[in-house]
Amino acid sequence: MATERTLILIKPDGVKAHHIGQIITRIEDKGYSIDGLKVTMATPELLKKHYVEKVDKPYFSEIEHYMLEGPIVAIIASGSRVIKGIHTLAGDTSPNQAAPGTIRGDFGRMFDDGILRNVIHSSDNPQNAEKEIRLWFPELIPQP
Ligand SMILES: Nc1ncnc2c1ncn2[C@@H]1O[C@@H]2COP(=O)(O)O[C@H]2[C@H]1O
Repeated sequence: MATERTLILIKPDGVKAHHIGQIITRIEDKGYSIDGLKVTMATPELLKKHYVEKVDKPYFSEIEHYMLEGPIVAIIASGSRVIKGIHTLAGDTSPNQAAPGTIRGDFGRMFDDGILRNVIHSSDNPQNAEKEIRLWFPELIPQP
């Protein structure tokens, strides 16, 4: 199996709760390499491209509100089967369904405002991984 890359975002709730170090440790402990890492802020334009399959969902405005709440840590990780591997480490989408031992199960919290905050994003297939890496790390694209 060839080495894959994936895009991981530690979302504003994960950054605010000081889980950056523990999440990176879990990624590295699993044997994946960190090939890119930065603290950044989303923009509405970037989110519309990143969540292009979600822009028509009724909850898209909640995603936008959430993802603009504060800094995000963007990570490129690589390794054998890293896309599936990070999904497994992340756990189920909702923090109250994610299993203990997963990032969302351990660090995810339910919030009184009803917005689904789930600590981390990771790409779901190789095509989206490359698209998302280009969106969050445009400086890595070779200039003509
Ligand atoms: N029912 C939902 N309500 C609100 N947000 C959702 C719902 N389902 C999925 N999402 C969000 O959509 C996102 C899709 O990719 P993420 O892994 O970043 O995390 C997901 C959640 O943040």
